[in-house]
Amino acid sequence: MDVSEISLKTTIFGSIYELPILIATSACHCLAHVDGEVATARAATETQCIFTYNSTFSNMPEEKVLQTLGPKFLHIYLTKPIEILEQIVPQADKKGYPAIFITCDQPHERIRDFVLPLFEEASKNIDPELMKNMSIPNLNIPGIIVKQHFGTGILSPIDAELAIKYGPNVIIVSNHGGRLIDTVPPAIQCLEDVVNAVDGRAEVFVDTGIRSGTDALKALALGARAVLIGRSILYGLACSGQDGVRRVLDILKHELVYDMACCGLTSIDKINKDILYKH
Ligand SMILES: Cc1cc2nc3c(=O)[nH]c(=O)nc-3n(C[C@H](O)[C@H](O)[C@H](O)COP(=O)(O)O)c2cc1C
Repeated sequence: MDVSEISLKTTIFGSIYELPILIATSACHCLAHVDGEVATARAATETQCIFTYNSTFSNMPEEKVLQTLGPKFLHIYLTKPIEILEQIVPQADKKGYPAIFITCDQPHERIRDFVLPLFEEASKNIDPELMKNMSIPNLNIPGIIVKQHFGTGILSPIDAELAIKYGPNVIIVSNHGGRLIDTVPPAIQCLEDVVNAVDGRAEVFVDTGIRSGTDALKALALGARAVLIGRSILYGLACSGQDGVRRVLDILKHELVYDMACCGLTSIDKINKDILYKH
């Protein structure tokens, strides 16, 4: 098998992207680095990775982030009042976001043992109206990606079935980085059941615990269309800003290419369950 040329190109709801790795939404990148979301978005551009802009919890003006090149998705919460969403959602397309991620697993303000003073400081710049989330007023907005997390039990096939009724293009199997409820199962363990339940009616992505190209390959083999990376991006950002994020993404890409070569796979669409060891 000639594996000298390996392509990471993939199709996500009909559009071709350079790789099946996205940057997961996360709050306040300025806590990791002074250049915040702009640094992350620039690194995404350099590595041809999709950046997800967190419209609720970002201190970086959106205009600055949008000045960076490269594909971007918009992340929203189902914030109250609904008027806020009615402003944000129709604008998304005009601003060049081909898709919107909706977090559905946080229907209540989080219980935190403590809030770091730094986070409290950063939160001061965030619109309090936006922070008054999060009931679920209306999921039935066409062309929307519904981000599914485990907090509401969404990792189960039953909830995947329920989510499908709202017509999402993509369901994201995720336990929100384990940040909402303790003792939730790893997303990767829930992935296959959700993929089977969805049965091609939406694309399925996965996040939480994807730390290497090998993790990404296993997720793709289990039926995920793409993977999202949360904390590793923030660690790279904290270490050395844009360069750090680019390094993280480069490592993930190299590992994925290497592993695909070892498995005799030259393109993403050739990845399948046969490469996995069966117990
Ligand atoms: C510091 C931090 C902030 C986050 N903020 C959000 C958020 O505002 N909305 C959301 O839907 N998910 C948020 N997430 C969850 C990520 O989108 C993602 O599900 C998770 O980080 C993926 O797991 P990983 O960190 O193991 O890669 C956050 C995660 C982290 C680590």
